[in-house]
Amino acid sequence: MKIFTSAQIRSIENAVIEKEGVTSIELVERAASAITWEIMSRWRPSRPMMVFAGPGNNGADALAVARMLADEGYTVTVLLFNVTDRGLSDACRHYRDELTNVPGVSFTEITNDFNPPVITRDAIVIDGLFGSGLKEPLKGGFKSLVDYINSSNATIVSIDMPSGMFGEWNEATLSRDVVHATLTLAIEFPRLSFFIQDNAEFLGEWKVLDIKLASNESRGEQSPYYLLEKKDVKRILRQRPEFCSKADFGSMLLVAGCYGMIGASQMAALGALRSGIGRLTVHGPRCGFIPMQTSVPEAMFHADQHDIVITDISPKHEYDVVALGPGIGTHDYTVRAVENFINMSTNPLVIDADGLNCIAQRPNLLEHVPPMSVITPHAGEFDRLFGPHTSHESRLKTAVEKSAYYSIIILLKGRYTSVVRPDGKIYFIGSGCQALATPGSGDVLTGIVGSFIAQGYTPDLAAAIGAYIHGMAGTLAAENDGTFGVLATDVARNISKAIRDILN
Ligand SMILES: NC(=O)C1=CN([C@@H]2O[C@H](COP(=O)(O)OP(=O)(O)OC[C@H]3O[C@@H](n4cnc5c(N)ncnc54)[C@H](O)[C@@H]3O)[C@@H](O)[C@H]2O)[C@@H](O)CC1
Ligand SMILES: Nc1ncnc2c1ncn2[C@@H]1O[C@H](COP(=O)(O)OP(=O)(O)O)[C@@H](O)[C@H]1O
Ligand SMILES: [K+]
Repeated sequence: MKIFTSAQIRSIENAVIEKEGVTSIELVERAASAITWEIMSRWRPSRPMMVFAGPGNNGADALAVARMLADEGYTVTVLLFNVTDRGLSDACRHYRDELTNVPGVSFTEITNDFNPPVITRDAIVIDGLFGSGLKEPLKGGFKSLVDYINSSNATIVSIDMPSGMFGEWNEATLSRDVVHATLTLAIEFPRLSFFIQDNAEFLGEWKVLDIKLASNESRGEQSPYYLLEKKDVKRILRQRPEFCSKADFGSMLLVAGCYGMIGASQMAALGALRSGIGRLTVHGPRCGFIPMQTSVPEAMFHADQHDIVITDISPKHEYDVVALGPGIGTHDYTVRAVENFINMSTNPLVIDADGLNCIAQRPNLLEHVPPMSVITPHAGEFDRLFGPHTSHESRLKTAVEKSAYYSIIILLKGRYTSVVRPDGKIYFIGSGCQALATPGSGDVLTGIVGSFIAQGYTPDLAAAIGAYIHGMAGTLAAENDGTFGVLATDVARNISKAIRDILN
């Protein structure tokens, strides 16, 4: 699913109005019925509804919802804030006029000062102050109003977006100047900001409501941001032909492990094998020989000359891909081995974990990472490589810049993993869940991404579908074991099931 900017959404909306002859009132009506339906499915008419409406079409949505809820027997208190110089939008004025005499609605239009009403604990606050038309961070009276709403203990439902939040970048916004919603009901499209972890506290749970606005208009519109869904992965994944052999599914060298972290080699090896690699060789220190050969007998093991750390990475054969980093530590010998190896590499690599920490000790080394390599940092590894960041948003912006500069793919891990390409395209992946916050789950991902590159997928798609399948495997594992007890090996065990589910 493409993720559009607020400006693009506005132009899609205008195109629908012009080309299809749909009026803006009709659009508000559609949005409001979807929102009302969602509210009614969650809360009974005994819950008092308190509607805060702004001067634009977000306010119009809120006023229309107020009328619909009153029609369904809810008790509704409405406050319309008509305090800006520009007055009300046409749709907002239309719904205001319609609301003034509806039974069950207590309506107040505020044009000047007002005394804030008591918001009881059992109230459902409907936040229709501002949506995608917000021009600058809230200040003055609106800022105080938002603070007041946030300080209530009520349930807050934000229409389209929490008021005060922007659809894209929010670094300038202080969290206290944004409504902290319990539930955000986005109209037709999710926004870029929904996938950035800093905004999770504003959004609460979020859901996109389909109002059949845009299928034709949005199809041709380009966007650099994309939410990867199951149907996309299904389209990208190739079925295995009946007449096939392991030679058709590529070979991978996994450089992983050191004394005390051989588990990382195991997790990454399982990730590669469970996602269909044809041949897997693991290079690690000699101490890894027995554990790897007994716990992952499907993988070959190539021993370094050193007992406990990797000192030399000189592949003896041609491999379709080399994945480097899980559990290798940052011993001087290993840093040097990584440096020598990267300097002589020409094909795309997958670099994770300590592989990245070794590079962080030789920052110039990034210049020599082969183009279209995939690096897979979590936030800590990212900051070690590219300097400290104070927000996820700034990390994402740096990822876009560095991906272009070094011509590499940056897979930045998190609740929503983002796969950033050098041309600025970002795939967001949200298939995972909190069960994945467990040691070794990142190593499993390294194995998966390497395996898909070896199988012939381009590195950007290998990273994107790899992250999707990894997340889904974690979610499937959580269906059995809950979110606390999933092990990285459970994630690996569910990879094949995830792939089967996607293909069926
Ligand atoms: N996207 C769509 O296709 C649809 C959108 N609809 C709704 O329309 C909304 C967008 O409507 P609008 O474009 O009218 O925008 P908004 O309702 O978000 O706000 C616009 C108004 O707020 C004022 N304003 C902006 N920033 C301000 C600030 N910092 N302080 C004080 N006032 C400020 C503007 O001058 C304008 O009067 C969406 O969020 C959604 O709720 C729906 O009604 C129907 C379909
Ligand atoms: N709350 C969460 N929701 C979804 N995915 C998560 C969550 N926490 C972690 N993950 C995923 O789990 C993996 C953890 O990787 P990483 O931090 O490298 O772990 P490790 O170093 O232990 O292997 C990443 O793919 C990340 O996206
Ligand atoms: K809102």
